[in-house]
Amino acid sequence: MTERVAILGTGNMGEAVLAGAIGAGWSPGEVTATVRASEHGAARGAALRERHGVATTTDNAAAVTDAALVVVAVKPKDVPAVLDEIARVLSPGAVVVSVAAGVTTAAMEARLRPGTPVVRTMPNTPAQIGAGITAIAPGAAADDTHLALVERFLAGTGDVVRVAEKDLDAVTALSGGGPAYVFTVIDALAEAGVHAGLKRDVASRLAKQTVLGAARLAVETGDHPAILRERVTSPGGTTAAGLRVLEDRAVRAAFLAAVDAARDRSVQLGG
Ligand SMILES: NC(=O)C1=CN([C@@H]2O[C@H](COP(=O)(O)OP(=O)(O)OC[C@H]3O[C@@H](n4cnc5c(N)ncnc54)[C@H](OP(=O)(O)O)[C@@H]3O)[C@@H](O)[C@H]2O)C=CC1
Ligand SMILES: O=C(O)[C@@H]1CCC=N1
Repeated sequence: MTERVAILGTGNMGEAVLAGAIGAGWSPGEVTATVRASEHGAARGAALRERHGVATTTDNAAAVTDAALVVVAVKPKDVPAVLDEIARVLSPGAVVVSVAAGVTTAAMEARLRPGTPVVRTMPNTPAQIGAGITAIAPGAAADDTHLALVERFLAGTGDVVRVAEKDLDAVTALSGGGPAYVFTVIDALAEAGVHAGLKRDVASRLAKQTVLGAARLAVETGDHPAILRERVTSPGGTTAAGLRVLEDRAVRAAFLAAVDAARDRSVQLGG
């Protein structure tokens, strides 16, 4: 049994969450996805109907009237306007879930009827294949039942972890945007392989499977990454020579600075 869900602003992240939920069995007939009233929005709506079998509309207020779960997936700057459209027509008890970077539950609650349960989340795009991780934090009126409903909806998108809201900017910087860092690593490794003389398709396959295999090994063994790295690094060998270059170029410090910058930007987006 799946409750009615409205996804408001079904772009990259909205569609990733939608795909994960439907891929895991959430009924497409229970989901309405909204798009912008524009030529681009019309094309997107057609694509969403074709790919996922959901209903689409440009009318956010109509989409939420009978929804138990309302996922706000527009850009942070568009969240206030969308909440203003739906505030008065939400079903009593409907849970409002935001995926927007930086926007606090307090800011959302201020635009909704008093007592509306709000859950702030930070998913990532691997949600679309059920391999994501989403952190969720409750607003003032959200209780365990509301969090459990959100967890049930997100279950098909991958892992879900409860955190305190104060941690969500750091989560945004690490796992929200993290796939982009990893795609940069995959791309750079593949290009490096081409530079070292490999055919492009072979280099690409090697790079992707190496990242996937290393991540799975870390998850499935539970061993610390430093231990796993030691097992690859033969004394005086090839990997030690490569790691030396990464340390010389301060790759770790670069990741630290990148996550710090992304966290600061998340705080800034929340205004
Ligand atoms: N992309 C990611 O990896 C992640 C994104 N997020 C968060 O997800 C949210 C969306 O990001 P993302 O999916 O990347 O952005 P997108 O621009 O791809 O998606 C937002 C969508 O909302 C549409 N939209 C805007 N206003 C309205 C409206 N009033 N009614 C209906 N639709 C509307 C936009 O249409 P149009 O383009 O025509 O304006 C667009 O299709 C952001 O708040 C972001 O912080 C969170 C985690 C990861
Ligand atoms: O780049 C962004 O702002 C969004 C939030 C996390 C990932 N994408």
